[in-house]
Amino acid sequence: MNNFEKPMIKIDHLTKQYGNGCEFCRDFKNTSLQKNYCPKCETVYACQDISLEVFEGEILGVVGESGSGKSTLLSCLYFDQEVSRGEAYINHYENGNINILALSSQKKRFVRNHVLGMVYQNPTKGLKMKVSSIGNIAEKLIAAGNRRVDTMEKRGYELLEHVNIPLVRIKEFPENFSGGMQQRVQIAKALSNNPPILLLDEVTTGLDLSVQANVLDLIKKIQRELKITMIVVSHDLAVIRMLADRSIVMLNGKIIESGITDQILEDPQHQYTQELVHSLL
Ligand SMILES: Nc1ncnc2c1ncn2[C@@H]1O[C@H](COP(=O)(O)OP(=O)(O)OP(=O)(O)O)[C@@H](O)[C@H]1O
Repeated sequence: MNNFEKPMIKIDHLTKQYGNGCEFCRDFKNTSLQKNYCPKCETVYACQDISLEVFEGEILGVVGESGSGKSTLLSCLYFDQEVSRGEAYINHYENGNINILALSSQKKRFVRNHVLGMVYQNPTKGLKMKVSSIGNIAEKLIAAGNRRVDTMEKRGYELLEHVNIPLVRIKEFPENFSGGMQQRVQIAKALSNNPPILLLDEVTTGLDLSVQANVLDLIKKIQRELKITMIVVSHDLAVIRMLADRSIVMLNGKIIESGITDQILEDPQHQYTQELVHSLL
């Protein structure tokens, strides 16, 4: 990476709050909220003033305890939720000159269908459980404007083979699959329209260790072969260590530490990060 490279994703001051805020908490920079909520009006600041950059082909890890705002960050970027404030730019959309968070619904749909892929912790959010695996992929391809059945079928076969779903089972409903297989189908679906950016939210949480390793290997293989830019969210530092080049650590909706993952692991600066790293040893 050279210093003059334009980031693939640039997020500026992203804030997501639940509640209107009050005089006490409205400018949270000038107050000292201990947690992510205001004790006076109970507004929750799920993400507070998040700014970050991700470069092409890089995997950025987002780590932090439950409730620190990791999923909210991804869901705002994928338009599952509206932000309260802040901007995001993606190099593959209008050369990174337009704030995607302020687009019309139609343009947001375009970005979702052509630029972003999302893999959720819960496969029921990313997959239709009563539609075959190949049907799930076709659905995403149709949303992206594909109409040719033979091309979609070929792409579906390719992708499901790539994520190691036995071809004899691709017409089965994902509800019949194990958790690991469901995650692999979800990954195939997210990749179906060749998105340059993949967002992964706790994709190995709840899986057995050996299945987790399998899914993590798959993500690494995809990154190596397809050079997709990724943001990987996990509460598990071991997952982040395995996948991410650079990482941010979140606590109470804020970024408290960021840098090269190995450096964070070797020399954590914030007390919370030190505790997190210590728990890995
Ligand atoms: N609809 C909502 N209304 C109020 N607060 C919410 C809502 N959704 C999320 N929150 C709060 O926002 C904060 C951030 O939640 P988020 O799910 O992003 O955290 P997380 O780090 O992803 O944790 P987890 O891994 O447990 O999902 C939490 O305090 C959560 O309780």
